[in-house]
Amino acid sequence: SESKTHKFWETQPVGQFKDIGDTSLPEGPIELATPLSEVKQEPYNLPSVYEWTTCDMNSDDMCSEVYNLLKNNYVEDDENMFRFNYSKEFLRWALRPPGYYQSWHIGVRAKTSKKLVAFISGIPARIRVRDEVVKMAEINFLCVHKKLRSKRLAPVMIKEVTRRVHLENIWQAAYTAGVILPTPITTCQYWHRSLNPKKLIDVGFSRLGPRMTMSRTIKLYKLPDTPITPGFRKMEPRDVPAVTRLLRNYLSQFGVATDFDENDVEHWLLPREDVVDSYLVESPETHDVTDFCSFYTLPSTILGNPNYTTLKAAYSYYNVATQTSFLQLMNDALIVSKQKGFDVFNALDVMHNESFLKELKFGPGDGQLHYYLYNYRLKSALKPSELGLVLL
Ligand SMILES: CCCCCCCCCCCCCC(=O)CSCCNC(=O)CCNC(=O)[C@H](O)C(C)(C)COP(=O)(O)OP(=O)(O)OC[C@H]1O[C@@H](n2cnc3c(N)ncnc32)[C@H](O)[C@@H]1OP(=O)(O)O
Ligand SMILES: CN(C)Cc1n[nH]c2ccc(-c3ccc(F)cc3OCCn3ccnc3)cc12
Repeated sequence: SESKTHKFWETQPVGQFKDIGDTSLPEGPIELATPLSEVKQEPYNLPSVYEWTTCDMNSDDMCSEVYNLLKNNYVEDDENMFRFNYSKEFLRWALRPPGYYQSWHIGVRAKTSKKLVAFISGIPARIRVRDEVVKMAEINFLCVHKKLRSKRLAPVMIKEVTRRVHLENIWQAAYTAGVILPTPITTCQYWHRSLNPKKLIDVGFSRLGPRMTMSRTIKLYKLPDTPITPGFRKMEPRDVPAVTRLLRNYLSQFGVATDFDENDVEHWLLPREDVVDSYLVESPETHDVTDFCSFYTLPSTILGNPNYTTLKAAYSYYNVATQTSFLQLMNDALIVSKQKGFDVFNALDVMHNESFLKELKFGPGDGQLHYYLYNYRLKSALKPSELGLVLL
């Protein structure tokens, strides 16, 4: 895509492919903030048959509309075998963190049918880039109905969310995508650990290895019934201060990372059934919280399989090991996710994840996830192991 022209992205304050390697360009904001009076006050023009709508995710009907649009039109894997099926509860969690703006939950309706045909969202986040903590918008859930693709709707939606973020005096954003755009700050690989190998093979997610039988494969991925680390337990509200300390200390080593405070940890990391699970190790001797692991629930619809409809996937979120070996901590995460009925445990090679992937029998996925910053230049790209940011 470096050779591809990017008619929209070439107009945007993002790292351009032509600038890669130009170390004379300073690190930091690409465009200066403008006075709020100079931000476009009215929404961008849509084609005449469409209208903007703001999605109130507190409304069950509205949340259902967003859920169904994404369920039928959101991200598929490269072989179009699976499509993400974020649940309604997950979307409410993902879109309403502390300080969220409902105006950043942007839909597009067809004027006649009133059907929701597109969506894009932003949430506020404090992201540290090297030594600077920057107020940003995290942009996610960009989706245009399959029937309205390749009509240049996405650039209008991106400009509109940008305009609404500017109105709140925020000038940077972070986002990820499976596609290459100008210009990734890092490119991550994703890995999968089979928990229910028989189902994964039956649906075509995995293939039986060479010289492997099904029973040999099931045995290969077998896990104990219960976690093995003494003091391993679910996180509770009383743990928020200790987990915040543990997490802030761990994330301080990465070039780009979320700047979590206790309010953020309470929202993003306290367990929510079928949305996010988090566990910690409380030392039986000292009662200190020494380790932490978490994963979120993101099923995928299985497309075109007569026997199965849903792939139950857990995604590694934030994990910190200070006393327990990282391998043992993550193996306990696999054990509890298997016990909860997940078919597969997914992880990116970000932070220190690479150290457990091969050892814990993860296999490489068939695609990549690219990370981007909007209106913020990095002098040089990061390695995935220098990234402390997981977007949902
Ligand atoms: C200061 C605040 C700033 C806030 C804003 C920050 C920026 C936020 C940016 C958004 C971050 C979202 C993050 C996120 O949600 C996580 S990535 C998941 C995105 N969603 C999906 O993949 C769902 C299925 N696909 C679709 O719904 C459509 O294909 C979409 C809507 C993706 C594109 O609709 P379409 O009908 O297929 O295409 P046109 O309308 O004709 O438009 C073509 C133009 O769109 C560019 N494009 C394609 N995919 C993109 C993607 N994933 N990000 C950014 N740009 C993307 C493409 O390069 C081309 O531009 P170019 O000609 O320059 O190359
Ligand atoms: C991050 N967030 C923005 C959603 C998102 N958008 N685009 C993506 C491309 C890959 C991954 C991803 C991230 C981690 C992972 F372990 C597996 C993944 O995709 C597997 C392929 N797949 C796609 C749909 N169903 C299965 C997420 C995303």
